[in-house]
Amino acid sequence: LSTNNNYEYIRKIPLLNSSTESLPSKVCSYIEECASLCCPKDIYICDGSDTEYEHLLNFLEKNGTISPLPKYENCYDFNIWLARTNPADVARVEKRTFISTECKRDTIPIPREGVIGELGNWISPGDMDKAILERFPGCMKDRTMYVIPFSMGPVGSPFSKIGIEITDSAYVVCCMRIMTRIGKNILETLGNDDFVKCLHSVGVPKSDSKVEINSSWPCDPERTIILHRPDKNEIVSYGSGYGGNSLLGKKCFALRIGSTIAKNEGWLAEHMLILAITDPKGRKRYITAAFPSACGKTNLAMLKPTLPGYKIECVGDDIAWMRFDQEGRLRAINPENGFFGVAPGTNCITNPNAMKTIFKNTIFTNVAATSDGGVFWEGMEEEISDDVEITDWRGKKWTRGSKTPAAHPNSRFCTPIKECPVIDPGWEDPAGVPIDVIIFGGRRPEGIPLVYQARNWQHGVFIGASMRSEATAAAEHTDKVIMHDPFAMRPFFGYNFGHYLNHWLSMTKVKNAKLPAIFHVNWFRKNADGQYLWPGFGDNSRVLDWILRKIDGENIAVDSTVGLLPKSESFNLENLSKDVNMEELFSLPKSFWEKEVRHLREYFDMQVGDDLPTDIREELELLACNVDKL
Ligand SMILES: O=C(O)CSc1cccnc1C(=O)O
Ligand SMILES: [Mn+2]
Repeated sequence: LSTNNNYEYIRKIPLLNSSTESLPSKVCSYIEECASLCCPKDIYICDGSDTEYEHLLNFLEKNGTISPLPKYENCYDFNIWLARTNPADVARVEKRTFISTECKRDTIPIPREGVIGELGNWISPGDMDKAILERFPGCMKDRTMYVIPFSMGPVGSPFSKIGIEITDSAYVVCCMRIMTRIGKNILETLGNDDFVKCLHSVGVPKSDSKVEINSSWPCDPERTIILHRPDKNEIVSYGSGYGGNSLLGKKCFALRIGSTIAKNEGWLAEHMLILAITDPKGRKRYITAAFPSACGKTNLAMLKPTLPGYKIECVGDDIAWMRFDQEGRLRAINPENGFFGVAPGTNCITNPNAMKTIFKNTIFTNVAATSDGGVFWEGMEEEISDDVEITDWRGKKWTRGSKTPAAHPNSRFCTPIKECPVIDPGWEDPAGVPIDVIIFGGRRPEGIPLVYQARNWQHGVFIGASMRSEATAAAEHTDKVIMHDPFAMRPFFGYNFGHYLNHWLSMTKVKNAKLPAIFHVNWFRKNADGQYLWPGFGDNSRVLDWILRKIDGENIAVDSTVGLLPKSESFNLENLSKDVNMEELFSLPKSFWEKEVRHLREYFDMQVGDDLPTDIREELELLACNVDKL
C-alpha cells in the first residue's frame, strides 16, 4: 500500500463527517493509502453513536440486507434484526486464510515431505501484495468507505489494543459496534500511537463469476482471501462479508495478530471463554476454557448450574488475553464487547441465559424466520407454536421434517455482552480477572474421560497440544471426522505452532508465576449404543465443583495413565438427572489409547516435525509408556 501524505485522495473524496485536521496523522495516512487503492465515492469516519447506528440499520433495511423482527416487542427500539447472506458466503474460509512472513517457517512448521500442512497457510510478502493488487484497485467504486476506530479490550486498559478497520460494508460496521468498542473516543485514546491496520472489502465479482449475485449481500466468494502481515500488524480481507472473515477485530486481530503480539510482549492470546464461578461457601474463582469452534464455549460461559449453591457469571465466550501481573497472578480480559454465538442448538434447556440475552439489540444472521415475525433454528422446536410458518435461511418456505436445516448450521446471533443477565461485574476490569484454572476440552465420543488434571504445567501444555475434536460447521466442515485442534487454535495461530508451544512452556520462567492448574474435559463421550454417558449442560457444574475442590486441596484424585483422575465416589452426583455409568465414563480403553498415541505421534511428526519442543516429545513418550502398561 503506497503512502501518499498530501492526502490528495482524501481531499478529492468527500470526508463525510470529519476533517483530516481532526484525525491523528497516522490514521489519515492509512485512510489515504486505502482510499487511493479502493477509490470509494466518499469516506465516513464512524463515531459509534446511536444516531449513526440507526442510519446504518435504516440503510441496510432499505437495501434488503436486514429485516425487522416484530415478534419481539419494540423490535425497532430493541434493535432486533435478521440478516441473510449470499448462500456462498456463510462461514470462515480456512483454505483462503493466510499469514505472511519473510520466512515461511515463522508462520508454519515445515510439514513432512508430501504432507499437506494443517497448521495454517503461508504466503510470501510478494504474493500477498500481488493478491491485494489483483483485487482491491477500485473495489469501493460507488461505495462509502467506512473508517471504524475500535478497541479490543476496555478503552484505556493496559491490556487493550487499538485497531482501525476500513470497510465498505455497513453490516460490518453494525456488527463491529456490537463486537468491539468503536467510536471517536478511540481516536483520542490512540493519539499518534500505532494501531492494527484492518482493510476489508466485500469485493466486486468478476464479470465471468459463477456465483449468483445477491445485491443485498455483495461478495466475491471465488476470490475471497484473508491476509495477515504480523510484522506490520496488518490485516487485509477481501470478498467475504461474514463473521470471522470480515469482523476483523475477532479472529484476525484478537487471535492471529494478537497471538504474535502476545508472543513478542510475553503474554497469551487464546481462543478461550472466561467464566466466574462462586461456590456454596461464597468463594469466587475465574476459569478459562479452550474448546474448538461450536463445542459449547458459550453454553459453559453462561452455565446455569444444577448443583445448589453454585453461581456462574460470564466474562466472555470466545477470546481471552492473559498476562501475569507483578504478583505472578495470571489475569485475563475478554477483548470483545459482544457475543457472535452459534444459534442452532441454543434453547431454554441448553443455554437459558443465552435465550435471555439474545432478544435485544441483536443482529441474527442466517437463522430462519417465522410467520409471526420471529426467528427459528434447530433446537427451538419446543419454543415456537406449531401453527407458525417457517422461512429458511435462504428465504425459502421450510416445512418441519425437511431434510435441509431451517437455519444454517453456522448461523449466528450478534449481541452486546451487556445484555447477558449473568455478566460478571468484573468483566470490564482494566486489570483483568485472576485465573485459577485453565480447561482444555473437545467433542470426543470415545475413550476420553469426563475430566482429568495435568500433573504440572508442562504436562498441561502437552494436553493442549494433543486436543482433538469432532469437526463442526463453524468452518466448512460437515462430516464428523475427529480433527486435531491444538489449544482450539488450529485455524487461529498467528505463527509457527512449535514456537507457540515454546512460548507456553516459557511461562514457567515468569517471575513468581502462580501457574493455574490445567484440566481436560469431555462432555461428549458416548456408550456403545451411541447415547451420551453424561447429561452435560447444567450438570457440568459438577465437574467444575470437582475441579475447585481439587485445587482447594481435597484428596480426590488418583494418578493414572493420562493424568490425575477423580477418585471414585469423589463426584457430587446428588439429584443427577440420569443414571451415569461412572466406570465407563472414566475408563481408559487400552486399544483406544494406543490408537490415540499413534495419531498424536503421527500428527507431531508430520505436522510439527523438528519444531516440536523436546518437553512435548517427552510427554508423548511418557504417555505411550503408560499406555503400554494398561
Ligand atoms: O466467524 C464465523 O463465521 C464463525 S466462526 C466463529 C464465530 C464466533 C466465535 N468463534 C468462531 C469460531 O469459529 O471459533
Ligand atoms: Mn471461536
